[in-house]
Amino acid sequence: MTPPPNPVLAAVLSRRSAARLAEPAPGRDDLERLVQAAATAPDHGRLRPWRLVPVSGDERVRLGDALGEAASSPEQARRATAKPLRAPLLLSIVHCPVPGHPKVPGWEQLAATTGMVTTLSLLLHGHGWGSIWRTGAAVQAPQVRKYLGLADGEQLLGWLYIGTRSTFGAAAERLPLDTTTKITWLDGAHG
Ligand SMILES: Cc1cc2nc3c(=O)[nH]c(=O)nc-3n(C[C@H](O)[C@H](O)[C@H](O)COP(=O)(O)O)c2cc1C
Repeated sequence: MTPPPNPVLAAVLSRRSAARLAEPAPGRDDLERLVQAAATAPDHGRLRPWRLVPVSGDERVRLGDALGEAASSPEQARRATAKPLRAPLLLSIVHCPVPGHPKVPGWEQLAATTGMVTTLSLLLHGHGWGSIWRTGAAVQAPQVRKYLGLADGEQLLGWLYIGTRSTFGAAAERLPLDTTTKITWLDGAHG
């Protein structure tokens, strides 16, 4: 008998990052609800070592100015300035590790933050929104850190660009990946 369709599996398999995102983006209430849900991602010590800084509307122009100031050539500056305009909402992902935690080392805290972001992108997809996680050298630029108000010890992990999928520019087919080669069964059996 064919098992009933599983909505979680369907969401995982159908999610694709979207390079082009148009208006609208989720509103404040929608976003806060989805972040609340994403915050249930596995997190050793429930530290929630992250915070988010949404950038939308004209704020994107100011973020673009900071990215432009951080660029290393006029041509790069021109391109960097326009980057935030690729989506109506950019969620800046700020990792805020607890230093010297007695039980939860830094790498586990980073894993918790990235797990939350992945969960959020799936939830966004499940609610009909498109997104793509983008980074780049600018995450370390003092101009960008200053604009976003990052404190010492906080790490910018890039932005989740969020909006509505454009009808053009569909994602390429996923290449098949043989994940059996990624699993090492200790009883020596294969497949
Ligand atoms: C931490 C992180 C940073 C990323 N940074 C970029 C980036 O700067 N530019 C980019 O095009 N894709 C970036 N990606 C990859 C995309 O988010 C996306 O996963 C990739 O294009 C594959 O598409 P898919 O999610 O549909 O499989 C990043 C992914 C991760 C997890």
